[in-house]
Amino acid sequence: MAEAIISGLIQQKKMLPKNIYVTNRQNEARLLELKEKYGVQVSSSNEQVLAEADIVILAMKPAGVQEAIKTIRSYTSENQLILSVLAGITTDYISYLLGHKAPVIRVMPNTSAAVGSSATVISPGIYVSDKHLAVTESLFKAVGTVKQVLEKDVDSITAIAGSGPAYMYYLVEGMFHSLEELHLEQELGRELILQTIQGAIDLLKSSNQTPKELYLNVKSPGGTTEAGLNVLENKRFQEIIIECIKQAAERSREITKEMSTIPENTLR
Ligand SMILES: NC(=O)C1=CN([C@@H]2O[C@H](COP(=O)(O)OP(=O)(O)OC[C@H]3O[C@@H](n4cnc5c(N)ncnc54)[C@H](OP(=O)(O)O)[C@@H]3O)[C@@H](O)[C@H]2O)C=CC1
Ligand SMILES: O=C(O)[C@@H]1CCC=N1
Repeated sequence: MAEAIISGLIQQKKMLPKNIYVTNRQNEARLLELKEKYGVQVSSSNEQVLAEADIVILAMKPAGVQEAIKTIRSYTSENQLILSVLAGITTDYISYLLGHKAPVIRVMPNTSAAVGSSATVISPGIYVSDKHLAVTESLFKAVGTVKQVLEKDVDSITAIAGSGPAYMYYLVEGMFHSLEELHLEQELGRELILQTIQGAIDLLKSSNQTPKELYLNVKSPGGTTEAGLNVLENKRFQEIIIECIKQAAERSREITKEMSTIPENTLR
């Protein structure tokens, strides 16, 4: 996810590569790859990087947040803006781990940030000012759309927008597999599938019609679309999609319980 953000910010000329510092714990080859590809600064010293940073983006796995913040908290201060893209990890928990009053904003982008097309939401923690929100919005606007939401909704939004690209790719993979079954030339088929999806999205965005009206426009009685849609209905495709999104949202809430619970009687 960090690479998608870096790539988008640089491509959209929002930040100069020399002003982006990237760290990790152990994978030096990965850091060199990012340096080579984007011209960003890399370092395995959190201390060195954090001392200079105005904005810190946390992008490790949720399970690594405790360890990560333990190692960086003494190099961070209330003058820095902390952005977290971690699924299920609350701003309160990050503030608790930091142990000081740095402003923390929960951000849920998606990997389409790499091409400037993320659907990002941001949600402020308790020490956040309008200025911090404006800075964060401007940063992520460079890599797609940005909406401010209540933190209670971020788990559900993660299921739709954070994980969403994966469901789309899964569907496309299925369509690609059909090419073999239909003995169609791969390159032609892939191009047609992508343009078909692009066209459907363009129409969804520009038309006042509902998705149902749009698919009914395609379907002719006794025709090909009806034959295809019958399979989706018989296999309860829409119920499966709803269940998929519900499970993803539930997992985000579980992550909060498993990894982001503040001990009782903790003073802010
Ligand atoms: N992938 C996605 O589509 C999205 C992901 N997210 C969130 O983004 C986060 C990252 O996901 P993803 O990019 O898929 O995961 P990856 O495992 O690909 O990336 C995590 C990175 O964090 C580094 N890292 C781990 N611990 C530390 C640490 N203590 N200090 C510095 N770097 C560290 C890892 O390197 P090393 O092991 O060498 O330290 C690794 O490069 C997750 O919390 C996820 O919930 C949010 C939206 C979408
Ligand atoms: O799968 C995950 O947990 C992360 C969060 C949203 C997208 N990827």
